[in-house]
Amino acid sequence: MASFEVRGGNRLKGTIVPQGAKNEALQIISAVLLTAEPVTISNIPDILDVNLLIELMYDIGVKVNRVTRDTCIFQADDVNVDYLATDAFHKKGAKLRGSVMMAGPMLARFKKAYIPKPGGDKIGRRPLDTHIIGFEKLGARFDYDDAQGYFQLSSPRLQGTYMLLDEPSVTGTANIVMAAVMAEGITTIYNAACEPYIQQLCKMLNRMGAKISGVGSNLLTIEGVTKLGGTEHRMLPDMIEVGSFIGLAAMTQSEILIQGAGVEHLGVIPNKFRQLGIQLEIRGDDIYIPAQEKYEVATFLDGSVLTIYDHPWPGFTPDLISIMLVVATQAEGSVLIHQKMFESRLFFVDKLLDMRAQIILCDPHRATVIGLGRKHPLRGITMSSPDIRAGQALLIAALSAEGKSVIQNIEQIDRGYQYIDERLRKLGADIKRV
Ligand SMILES: CC(=O)N[C@H]1[C@@H](OP(=O)(O)OP(=O)(O)OC[C@H]2O[C@@H](n3ccc(=O)[nH]c3=O)[C@H](O)[C@@H]2O)O[C@H](CO)[C@@H](O)[C@@H]1O
Ligand SMILES: C=C(OP(=O)(O)O)C(=O)O
Repeated sequence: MASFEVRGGNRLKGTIVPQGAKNEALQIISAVLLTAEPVTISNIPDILDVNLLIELMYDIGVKVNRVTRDTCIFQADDVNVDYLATDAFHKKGAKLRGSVMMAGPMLARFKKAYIPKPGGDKIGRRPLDTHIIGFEKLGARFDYDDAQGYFQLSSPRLQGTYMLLDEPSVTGTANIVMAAVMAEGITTIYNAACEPYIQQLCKMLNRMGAKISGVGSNLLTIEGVTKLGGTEHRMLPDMIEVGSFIGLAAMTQSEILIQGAGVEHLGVIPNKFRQLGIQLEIRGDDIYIPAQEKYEVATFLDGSVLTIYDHPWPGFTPDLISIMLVVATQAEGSVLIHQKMFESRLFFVDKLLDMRAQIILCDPHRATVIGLGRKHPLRGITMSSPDIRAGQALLIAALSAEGKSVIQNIEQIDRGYQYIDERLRKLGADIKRV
C-alpha cells in the first residue's frame, strides 16, 4: 500500500487548476448507457473511482475511446446486459459508490438492472432506499440478495408518476431521473437533490433529447421520450477540490490562485471559509487566497460560538466538513463542527489529537475545535487515511505541521484527487509518494 511522506511547514505559492468534478463524472459517465449514439465527455478527472467506472463501461460492452487523458468518446450500441449478473461485475462494481448509477439507465433502456453492494467511503450507513423506492414507484420490481448484498431489478415497462423522496439523495435523484427520462408519461420528483452535479446531468440529458424542467430546484418534472441521442458534455471544476485548496492555502499561510474555479457553481462554499476568517478574493472565475498570518473564526451575530454543519444543496456540502475541521485547528477562536449526514466521518479526529490539535469529539456527529491561533503548530506523525476527504484533510494538516508525517492508505486520496502529490510539489510542497 502506497504512502505519502510529507515534510510540513513550507509556504506554498502559485497557481493550481481544479480537476473535473468526481461526483459529476460518475453520473455523466453512467448516462452514456441511455443512448446507442456517441457521447463525448471532457474534463474527466483521472482518478481511481472514475477510471473504475470507465472500466465497468468497457466491460459491459460500451466502446470507450480515450482520445486524451481527460476526454472520452463512449458509444453504448452493443451492451452486454448479461454482464450485470456476473461475479466480475459484482466485485468491481462494489469498489465504488458510482456504480449504483448504472441501474437507472439500464432499467430505462434494457429493462433490467443489478445494484452490487456499493463501495465508496466507509463513513457510516449509506442506504439505497431512496433509489429503490423511486424505481418501484416507476413500476420496477426488485429482489434483494441478502447473502451477497445486491439488488436485482426488472421493469417490463416504466410509467411516469408523482413521487416525494424521503430525502434528497444525490445519487438517488440521478438514478431516478435517468430511469424516468424514457418512462411513459410524466414523472414529477419532489424533494429532489439539486447539486450542480444533478443540474449538469439534467442539462446533458436535455441535450440528448430528454424533457426535464425545474433544473436547479427540488421539483423536477420529466416528460418521457422514446429515445435519446448523442451529445457532448464538459465536466465542471470539482467544487470539493476548490474548497480543499482554499483550506490548504489558509493552513499553510500560502498565496495561491485557484484558476477556473467555477465560481458561479460554488454556492455557499466561499462564504463558509470566510466565516473561519479566511480572506479570499473572487477574480472573475479565479479565486485568489493571499498568504495569511492568522485567521479568526466569526461568531454568530449574538456573539455565540459558530456552528458549521452540512445540509443538502444549496446548503454546505458534507464532503468539505473534514477540511473545515482541520482548517479550524489553526484559526483563532472556537467552532462547533456538526457532520449531520454521515455517522462515521469524524473519527479521524483521533489523528489530529495525536498531532496536538485541540478538539473535543462530543459524539460521532459533532466536534468542538478550539483554534490554536498558530500558537502551537501541529506536529507530524504517521497516520492512515480512512476516507477520501479525511485523507485530504490529514494531508493538509501534514503540510502545515512541524516535521515529518507519513500518510498511509493513500489509495483513499487517489480515489478523488488527481495527481495530487505532483500538483502540490509544483506549488512548493515537500511531498513524496513512497
Ligand atoms: C458519488 C457521490 O455523488 N457521492 C456523494 C453523494 O453520495 P450519496 O448519493 O450516496 O449520498 P445521499 O445524498 O444519498 O445521502 C448521504 C447520506 O446523508 C443522509 N442524508 C441525506 C439527505 C438528507 O437530507 N439527510 C440525510 O441525513 C443519507 O441518509 C445518507 O446517509 O452525496 C453525498 C451527500 O452530499 C456526498 O457526501 C457523496 O460524496
Ligand atoms: C463520499 C464521497 O464519495 P463516495 O460517495 O464516492 O464514497 C466523497 O466524494 O466525498
